[in-house]
Amino acid sequence: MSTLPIRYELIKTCKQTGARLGIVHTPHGSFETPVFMPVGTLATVKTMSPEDLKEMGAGIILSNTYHLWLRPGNEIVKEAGGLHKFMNWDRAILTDSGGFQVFSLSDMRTIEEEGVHFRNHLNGDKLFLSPEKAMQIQNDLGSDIMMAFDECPPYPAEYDYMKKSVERTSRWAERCLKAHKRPNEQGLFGIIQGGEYEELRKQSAKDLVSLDFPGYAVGGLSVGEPKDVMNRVLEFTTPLMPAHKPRYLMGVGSPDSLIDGAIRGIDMFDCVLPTRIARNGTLMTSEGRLVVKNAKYARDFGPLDEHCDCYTCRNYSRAYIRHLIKCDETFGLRLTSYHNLYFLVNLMKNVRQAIREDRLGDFRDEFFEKYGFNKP
Ligand SMILES: CNc1nc2c(CC[C@H]3O[C@@H](OC)[C@H](OC)[C@@H]3O)c3nc(N)[nH]c(=O)c3cc2[nH]1
Ligand SMILES: [Zn+2]
Repeated sequence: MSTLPIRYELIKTCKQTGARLGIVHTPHGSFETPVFMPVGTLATVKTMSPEDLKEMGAGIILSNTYHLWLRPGNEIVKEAGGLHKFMNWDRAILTDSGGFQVFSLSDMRTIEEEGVHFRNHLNGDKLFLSPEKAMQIQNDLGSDIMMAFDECPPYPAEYDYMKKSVERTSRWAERCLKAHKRPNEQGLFGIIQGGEYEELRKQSAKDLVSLDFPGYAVGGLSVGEPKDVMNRVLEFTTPLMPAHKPRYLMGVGSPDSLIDGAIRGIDMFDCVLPTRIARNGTLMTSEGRLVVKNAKYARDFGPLDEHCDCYTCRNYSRAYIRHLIKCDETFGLRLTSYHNLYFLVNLMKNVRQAIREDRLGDFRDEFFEKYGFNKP
């Protein structure tokens, strides 16, 4: 059952790499792909206002079912008129289903066919999350793109465990579709699992594609596996995903992974990395990572990155930002978060331009060389 609200439009394919330039249309506007989606787990992209996010060109942000279920509670967000109203964001929102948090946040959990029993990571209360519950919460949040409730298995995982997990995640996906209350207003993406096992990725993709979701995600990656494992899994998984629907790689990531993921056919990416490292003063720049607290920047009155035209780089110096971060000044967090988010949003703008010019492979080599990924 394919739902109306999400439509993928393929604009062109890069002749040099096979990467694709597209547009995803949602009830809250459209955005070009490949795209980096800022993560706003608790209904805010930390220290950023909606105006900041629009100014940097973000067309879609993420929020999270598990976190918002616990605080402030999906009922309160529903009473506010949904997440868009609650956080004053009128562009697209994607909510993750909570599956990942259950495995990453709580060590006390049991997975059953019905769902997952675990403890609230804030107060230890017993909780239960199921496909139906995850769909109810996302329905209350009113996100444009919902994610099916899945198990994101640890890396590495035994083949037999992974096979059972994939089969249960497929049964959960079917239950999500059945529990989908407003398929004409909210899209629902299926999440392909299977770890590093090609046979299991094929089985997961076959199960989910037969359910005709409006979009698909590659789950179970960016969980500690080496980069070459991620790239190998993408090489045999993305071709299994329908070419006329969006492809979302969950939890990724670093600049090199975004470029390598786009080359392997991924359209959408999300990661907490840029805002998380910004808060301790680690910046992504065109010459690689920069740790602004380093003493050598105490009298450096130039911008974080002279090739960056973001608000932070146009108005403030490394010395000033170093001072703010060392003094734990909140304004310092805003300046570093803004720059890191802008860096990735802008990187994907350059990736889309390279696809238009059929030169994403050349772009990758130039970027890797400057950023220092090729260096030993
Ligand atoms: C980082 N690596 C990684 N993230 C992942 C996430 C999102 C984490 C979600 O949690 C919040 O970030 C902490 C974000 O929520 C807004 C994100 O979407 C995943 N979500 C699901 N449902 N299934 C997966 O297989 C999965 C794999 C991941 N690998
Ligand atoms: Zn900047």
